[in-house]
Amino acid sequence: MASTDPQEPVQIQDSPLPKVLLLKKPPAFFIIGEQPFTSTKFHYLKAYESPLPLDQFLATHALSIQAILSSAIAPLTVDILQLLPAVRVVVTTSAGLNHLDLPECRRRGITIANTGSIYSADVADLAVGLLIDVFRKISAGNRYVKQGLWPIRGDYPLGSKLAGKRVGIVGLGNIGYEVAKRLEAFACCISYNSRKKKPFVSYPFYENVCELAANSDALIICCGLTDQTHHMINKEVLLALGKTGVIVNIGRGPIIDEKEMVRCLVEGEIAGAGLDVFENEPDVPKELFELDNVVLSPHCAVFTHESLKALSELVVGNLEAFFSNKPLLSEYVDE
Ligand SMILES: O=CC(=O)O
Repeated sequence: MASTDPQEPVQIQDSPLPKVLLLKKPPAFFIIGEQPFTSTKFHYLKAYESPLPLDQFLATHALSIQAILSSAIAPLTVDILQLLPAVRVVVTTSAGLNHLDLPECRRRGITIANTGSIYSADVADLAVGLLIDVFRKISAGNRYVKQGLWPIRGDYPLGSKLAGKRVGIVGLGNIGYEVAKRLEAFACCISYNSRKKKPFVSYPFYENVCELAANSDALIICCGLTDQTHHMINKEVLLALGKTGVIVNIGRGPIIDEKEMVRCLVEGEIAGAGLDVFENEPDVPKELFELDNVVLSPHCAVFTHESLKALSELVVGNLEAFFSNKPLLSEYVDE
């Protein structure tokens, strides 16, 4: 009997249930509750447990794989998709879709189910947390106290007030909007840059990200990674943000030209950064470790106990809907 649990070993013999391909082993923390991600309506086919090379494994099962459970750690490339002509749906566990070849999926008529808004509140909380941490030096102060420096060096340097700050949000989708709502409650002045002006908000819109930076005390990167947004935050944007400006990134590392950002931080061209994502994860530029005005977290903005429970329900709901010929719960629609 093949496994219906994404962490349990799979047996290669056939099951009467439809197959959902898993290319890479999910992180252990995906195991929450009793039987997360499981269903009696389909079973998981775990490519990573097969002794066969991936292309042979996929060729063996090619005609029976109609669905893929995909994640940011397992890019779904043209090379893989062309080995799987029967695939009709890709359900992804990530908010970002940059690991999927979207044009190729579109060309093949593959429908994508994303994570909808299940992560938005958690990611927004972390973005605001990073911003407050940088302005008010929470992590740096924590180190100061724990290292016993307070009695020796005395009072800690002043931080900056959050209220009244001009915050520029890059990408006003679900997550960006949640960030904006939170920061409005902190009396910040919100403006934004997006592919298109959003009719449902009255925040000032900047078509040009450099102009947004020049008119902001902090930039929060909330957009997805695409060919258009790769290194969108470059030297020009960072210099426009300026010596008192702070950058927060909870989108994807490569949206910022990381080398330039590190240089700007080291040379004091910008005031600080709160970063959950990096260009070459899990490698983080060592220069950042030395800087008290930089707060780092290990790409964990989406993950809470609650968001993973919601993810498990959504993933199973989408896959069951697909195999029952019902509408997906969270179909991705490119705007
Ligand atoms: O970064 C995490 C995600 O895109 O879900």
